Amino acid sequence: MKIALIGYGKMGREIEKAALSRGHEIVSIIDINNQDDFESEAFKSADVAIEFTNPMVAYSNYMRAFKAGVKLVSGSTGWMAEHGDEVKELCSKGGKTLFWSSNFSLGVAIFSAVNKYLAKIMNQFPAYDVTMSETHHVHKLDAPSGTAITLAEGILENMERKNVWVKEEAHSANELPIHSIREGEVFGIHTIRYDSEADSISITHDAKNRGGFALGAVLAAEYTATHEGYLGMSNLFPFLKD
Ligand SMILES: NC(=O)C1=CN([C@@H]2O[C@H](COP(=O)(O)OP(=O)(O)OC[C@H]3O[C@@H](n4cnc5c(N)ncnc54)[C@H](OP(=O)(O)O)[C@@H]3O)[C@@H](O)[C@H]2O)C=CC1
Ligand SMILES: O=C(O)C1=N[C@H](C(=O)O)C[C@H](O)C1
Repeated sequence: MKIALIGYGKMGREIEKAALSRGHEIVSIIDINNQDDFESEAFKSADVAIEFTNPMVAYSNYMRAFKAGVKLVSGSTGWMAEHGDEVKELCSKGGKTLFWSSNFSLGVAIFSAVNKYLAKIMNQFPAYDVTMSETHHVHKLDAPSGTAITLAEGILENMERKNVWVKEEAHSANELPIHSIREGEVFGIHTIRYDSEADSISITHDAKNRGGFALGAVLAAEYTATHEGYLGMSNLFPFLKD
């Protein structure tokens, strides 16, 4: 498969390795310095472009790739609150294709399913309160992490006594607080903790490197080459739907 990369930073380079190891060809690499290449024949020849940049530029990259007629996989976080509805509509009704996930690692796909299941159980046990924490490297631009927001949404969908996530401190019982820590070169740790007077139950996902995110993004690109619309991990792994 022909893959274009948009963003050639920590993730772009890791994805290049994963794509080559699965027999794919990298036909174009667009970074901040060669934005004209969105119009190049090399970019347009890609079956799928994989975009990992930052919260401020992801949306404009999507528009440029859509204009060039290239399907997209993106892991950029922090853009969804502002542009999510518009981008989803462009994909569901406007004929564009984007596979987006806040976290492409297979471990987080599993963790996310466990998170929803645990929230469903805890819905029956009001003695437990729930909090979340996420730790990432100091270069990260957004907080809370995209993964933390997705995990929080999974809890809110399944637990009646919580209806909104908040940054850091909860001020009322219906709020789910997410604590963000920025430390060294941490790849990404997410912990969900249920606490009662008697005991606590915690689940944690701890990324050991960026290889898992990159492999998941390449698997998503392989899926996207033959599918259309707004796609996510629950398309790749239908067990995540509940
Ligand atoms: N979904 C997932 O599984 C994961 C998501 N992420 C997310 O992916 C994003 C990227 O992470 P990471 O690779 O670590 O970040 P980096 O900062 O290492 O890489 C981003 C790259 O994008 C470049 N860039 C900036 N502006 C543009 C532009 N307009 N067009 C093309 N390239 C541009 C940057 O160049 P320069 O440095 O010169 O500005 C940099 O090389 C973040 O939003 C992060 O949260 C990260 C890991 C996993
Ligand atoms: O910026 C990162 O590094 C990561 N970002 C994603 C997020 O915001 O959840 C995924 C992963 O945790 C690494």
